[in-house]
This record gives sequence, C-alpha cells and structure tokens, in this order.
Amino acid sequence: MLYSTTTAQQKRRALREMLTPGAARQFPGTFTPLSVPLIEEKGFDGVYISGAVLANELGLPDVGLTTLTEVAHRAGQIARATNLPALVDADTGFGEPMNVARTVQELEDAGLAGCHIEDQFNPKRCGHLDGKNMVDLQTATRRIAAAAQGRRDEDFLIMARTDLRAVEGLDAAIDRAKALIDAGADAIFPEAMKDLSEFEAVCAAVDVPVLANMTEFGKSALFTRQQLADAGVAMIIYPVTSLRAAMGAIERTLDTLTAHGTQEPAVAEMMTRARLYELVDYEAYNTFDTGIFNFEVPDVHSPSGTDH
Ligand SMILES: C[C@](O)(C(=O)O)[C@H](CC(=O)O)C(=O)O
Ligand SMILES: [Mg+2]
Repeated sequence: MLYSTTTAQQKRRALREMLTPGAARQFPGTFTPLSVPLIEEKGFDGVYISGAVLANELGLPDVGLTTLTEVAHRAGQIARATNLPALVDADTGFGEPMNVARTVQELEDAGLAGCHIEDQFNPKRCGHLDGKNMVDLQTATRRIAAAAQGRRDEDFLIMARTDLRAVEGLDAAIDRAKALIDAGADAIFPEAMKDLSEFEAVCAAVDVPVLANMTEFGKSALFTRQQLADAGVAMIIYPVTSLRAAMGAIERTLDTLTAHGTQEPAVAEMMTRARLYELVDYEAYNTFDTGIFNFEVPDVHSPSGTDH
C-alpha cells in the first residue's frame, strides 16, 4: 500500500543491471499510476513514461508544449507508485544545455531511474513523422554532456535519442549515436528504425544498451520480444499502447451509451469495481489502523483513569 518500498537509488541500480545486450527488457508505457500495479503484476521489467502521452493526455499535440514541471510532476507520481524502474521521455531536455542539466536533477528528485533526451529542436514532433527539425552535432552532444554533468546519482541513466535515421539515413544516425556516447550517454535510442537489420546494425556498432521503440502506426513494424532480443536490443518500450487501448475502449463505450441509451452492453468489458479496488489496495487501508492503534484508551472517568 501507499507507495513503492524500494528507493529511487535501488531502482536505478536495478535498471543498470538489467540492461544487457539482447535482454530485450519490456517497459510498457503508462500515463497513470493506476496502471502501475497491473504492469508489475504481469511481470514486466519496468515502466515507461512517454512525452507524447503526457502531452496528449493534456489534450495537446506532442510538439514540445509540455513543461519540465508538468513532466517531472506526473512522471514522479508514476515512478513512486512502483518498485520497478521508470524511464521518462525528457523530449529535447527542456532548453539549452544548462536547462538540460537542471532537467536531469529535477527528474532525479522525482525518483526516475533515467530519461532520454533527443536531438530535435522545437517544434519537435513524433520521431515517426516526417519533417523533423534536427539540431547539429555540437548542439546534440552538448545537451548530453550537460545532462551527464548535472546528474548527482551516477546510476541515473542518461539515454541519448537520435532522430537522424529518418532525415539523413542509418549511417549518419550510427555516427551520431557514437558521438553521443562519447559525450556521456549511457544508452542509445535510435528512433524510427526501418527494419530489424537496422536495429542489428546499431546494436553491433555501439557498446551501450540500445532501446527499441515499438510504437503503433509508426515507421517500424511491431517486432516480437524474441526478434528484438536476437537483434541485440536491451530494452523495448511500448510508449502509447495503453493510452491507445484505453481511448479505443472509451470511444466504443460512449458509442454503446448513445446507441442503447445505457452502458449495460459495455459493462462486461469494463474493469470491475472489485478489481479496481484491488489495484489501489483498498483492503490494506481498511486494516492499516488496526496494527497501529493496538493500545487501549484509558477510561478517564474511572478512579485510576487519570493515571496515563
Ligand atoms: C516515444 C515517443 O517519443 C513518445 O513520446 O512516447 C513517441 C511515440 C509516438 O509518438 O508514437 C515517438 O516520438 O516515437
Ligand atoms: Mg516523445
């Protein structure tokens, strides 16, 4: 009950240890702390907090409108709800190199295990769309160097994302990934890979953990965990999956309500009240006090009642 029983430091260590080449650790995205017990219960390795989802959840497009304060706050609420490590999308780092250093410190304070910082400039966009604004190599490496310098816990994972593949091709993206590692990146997120052989090429070219982004309706096909493990991938994110699933269910339910005048036909698809209460550990809160107030209140009206 309440929040996680492991410290942020322990979660960061755990993340470091689990990210070996080919481990293909699965990090489903979540936009709410409420999904976190589900992710844990189903045996996933960690939790991902997507910038696109945090923006969309606020009714905004993913073009760099969310602020560091908003992202750190929401990501912190999610991170503290889980014993698993949480990786957050820090977009372009929320400013110039000095701001990026502060971003890392805010995310450390919020209990995140790591973040990724990309080489676009605002208005940034989803890595799987065309027409991205890319910063030059020097700006990209400065961002990562500032992030590494800002970090106070050496286990906080700084992942560099490069969006260059869709703009200048795979070789350029690999060259940039290497430069970002030299600048201090602990891991690489090669965005918008075209096929499995591209993941393989990146994994072979760098000796840090590589992330695969399995976002739906994007430029990459939805490869299985085994396929990505065989390519050498250390970590897989499913950034928008739960949001898309939830929004699909909401839309279908609203349609049922308008069509039938009642939600009754949709109830079978809903999470039950009992299951929802289970996720928030209702029962434990009911009994929490009984373990603490196990003494008797003296009767002040009895002859010995003043003796307390
Ligand atoms: C990973 C990503 O950065 C995100 O914010 O979740 C997005 C996902 C998406 O828009 O599908 C991305 O740029 O790939
Ligand atoms: Mg993003």
